[in-house]
Amino acid sequence: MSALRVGTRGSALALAQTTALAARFAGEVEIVEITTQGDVDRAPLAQIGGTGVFTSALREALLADEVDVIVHSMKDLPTAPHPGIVLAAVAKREDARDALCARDGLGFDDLPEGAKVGTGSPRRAAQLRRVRPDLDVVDIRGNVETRLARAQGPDADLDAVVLALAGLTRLGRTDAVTEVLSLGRFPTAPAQGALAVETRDGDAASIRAVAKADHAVTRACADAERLVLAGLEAGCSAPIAASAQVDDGMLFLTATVYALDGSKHLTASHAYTLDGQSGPELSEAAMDVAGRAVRELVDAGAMELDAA
Ligand SMILES: NCc1[nH]cc(CCC(=O)O)c1CC(=O)O
Repeated sequence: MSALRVGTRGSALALAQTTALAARFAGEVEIVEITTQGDVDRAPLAQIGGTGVFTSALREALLADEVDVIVHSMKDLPTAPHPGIVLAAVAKREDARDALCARDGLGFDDLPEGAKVGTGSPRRAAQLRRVRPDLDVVDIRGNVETRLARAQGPDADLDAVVLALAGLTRLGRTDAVTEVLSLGRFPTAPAQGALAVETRDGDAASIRAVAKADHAVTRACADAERLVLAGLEAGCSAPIAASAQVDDGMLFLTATVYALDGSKHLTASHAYTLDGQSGPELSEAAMDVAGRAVRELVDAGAMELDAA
């Protein structure tokens, strides 16, 4: 049988995580790099049009039969299902938290008044402003090394940057982390830290080849988090955090919506008691907690949070 063609973005992070994950697929694999608009265009993400900038080119290559499987950071995956494509596996998530990478070993509370902190994420910007209105939040783009260099090294022009710990771990760059940020103050983006594997619908051989990499609990947690995003997306451009865990026989979900300037936020937390950990029950639990969280947030005015 010929090798399974695994499509990935060409960034150092994408290559590192795809190569590590593909080692767990059955049989021989061949890594195929695909350039996406998100990699080429340096404009702010909000301007290029957010959803899909990192994923569309991969999906096109998959549907054109140039590759058999594509691997994404699940955080970058649009919530709407794509015709002809199935989510064949969600790999086990390690630590989903954000990490502060500051100059001179500084922790978050050590940052001086007015410190410049870089992030490209509206959620992280709102969280930073909420906790420390004095900070100067700077919009940054670029790959992980480019962003780290803004805060550390000879050309640094910022005091700190915030990045996903998962990405730094996969690149072997946890040495740059000066504080792992708590989920309490800095809840993470839906599906942060999870990797998604997509195949063509009906391509049984490829679906089978990647099945071993699937982790049912991670899939359910990431699904619950993404259902919050999908449920609030209509008419709501506010930054959203959603973080789910399975612990002690329960699936817990906490979701927070922020005003962009961090001046206001709404939080909903819900839990579902599991009998076991079967796929269908986990999936039911994910839909249940997400549905309740979305209803609570909408009732509390999440859709109007940005207007004032
Ligand atoms: N939007 C970029 C992106 N997509 C996924 C990750 C990190 C790795 C992950 O969450 O799996 C990052 C970089 C970052 O947020 O620091």
